[in-house]
Amino acid sequence: MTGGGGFGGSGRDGGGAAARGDGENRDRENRDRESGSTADSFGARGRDEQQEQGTPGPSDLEPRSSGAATVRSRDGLDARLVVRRGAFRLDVGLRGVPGEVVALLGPNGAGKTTALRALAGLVPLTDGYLRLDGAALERTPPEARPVGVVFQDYLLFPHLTALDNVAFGPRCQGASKAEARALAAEWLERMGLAEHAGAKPRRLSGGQAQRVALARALATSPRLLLLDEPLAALDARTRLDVRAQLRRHLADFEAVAVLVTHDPLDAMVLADRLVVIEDGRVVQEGTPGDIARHPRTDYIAHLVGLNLYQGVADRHVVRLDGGPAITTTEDLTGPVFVTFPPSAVTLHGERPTGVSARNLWRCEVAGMETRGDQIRADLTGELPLTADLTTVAAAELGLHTGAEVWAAVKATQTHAYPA
Ligand SMILES: Nc1ncnc2c1ncn2[C@@H]1O[C@H](COP(=O)(O)OP(=O)(O)OP(=O)(O)O)[C@@H](O)[C@H]1O
Repeated sequence: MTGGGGFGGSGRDGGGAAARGDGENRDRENRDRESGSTADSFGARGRDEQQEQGTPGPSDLEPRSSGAATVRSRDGLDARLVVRRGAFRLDVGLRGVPGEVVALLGPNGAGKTTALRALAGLVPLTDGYLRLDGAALERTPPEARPVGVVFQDYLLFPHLTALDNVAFGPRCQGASKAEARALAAEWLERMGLAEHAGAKPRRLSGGQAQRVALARALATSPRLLLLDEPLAALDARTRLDVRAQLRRHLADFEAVAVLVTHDPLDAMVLADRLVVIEDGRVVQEGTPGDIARHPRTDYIAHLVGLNLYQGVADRHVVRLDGGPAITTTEDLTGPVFVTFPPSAVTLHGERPTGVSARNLWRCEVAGMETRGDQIRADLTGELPLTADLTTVAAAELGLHTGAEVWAAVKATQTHAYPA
């Protein structure tokens, strides 16, 4: 099981399901309707109706409607970022159309920040290319790129007022002092910060400073907005407010935004499309809803709270790589993934008789934790899995670490899809 970022789930890989897959085309809306609760909440943000799914091919970049504007084929971001940093090698393809918010999600050290820094021009490309609205930017110095950056720790100029921090970019772009200040005042007003215009950064709260940083980035009318963990430095309450505000501002933003985050909640609330990076490579991309329903790596399964296995299907039976079989309702052949949520697992002290579950495995409790009124149990044995049960059920079973149990899952609660 790989580490994850607090979405509250735990995925399992009974069969070494560390496959690498690209995005696939998806009939997302239908699946949104049929999805389970975890997937539902992962996909439940208003913006995702806006975008089609999967890795955009050339046809996705043909004229399309994005708000009022018609998007030309050369508009937006088109990049392949190859960066070598010591032993680490990043090699990711990234595309975004104007109005789209793309979140780069991945575990520590995956290369998200390196990708963002490469887009900003702060680290050079070892190979690949970077085009923005059709213009090649690989050799353009950072200050000359039409790119706005918001870092997690704001990086406001401490000696300048909020107004002058925001006016700085337009000034650098050639606006007169009066013009730049007027524009900055407009942005601060839009961010609800008009009364803090004269404040130096040290007088601002974390949430206010972050909004000034966003105003500063947007005041230059960037064609690419980069947000590096923009909410990470905020406390939980402020984070909630700033996330909601950021979502509104991103919805109004007409160019491409790329957001780096560890936090799947930020990603799903703010982004139209997720690009999941592991070990310098894109392992999956798609809308939050798609990714939640069809995780293809342990890391993603963990984020979205599903048990994930890989095996070979022969009609309704999936034989796991090096493990037992799982009966599913889907009729498939060949390599597949199988998922089921922890809530689909029922635990029994004795081998159950007369239950309709065809998936029954002998397991041992490896660990337990309380989650609200539920107990989450990590099980090892025939099939490693995570199960949720009520505190009452756990007490009745006398569940404890080391206890031997039978775990059952109905075929109808599983979901198989091609690997
Ligand atoms: N200046 C550097 N020199 C050499 N290697 C570096 C440098 N900066 C980062 N790396 C390595 O590059 C890899 C990717 O780091 P990066 O910061 O891009 O990952 P990340 O996904 O943003 O991680 P995190 O979420 O922890 O910030 C890591 O293995 C890191 O050790």
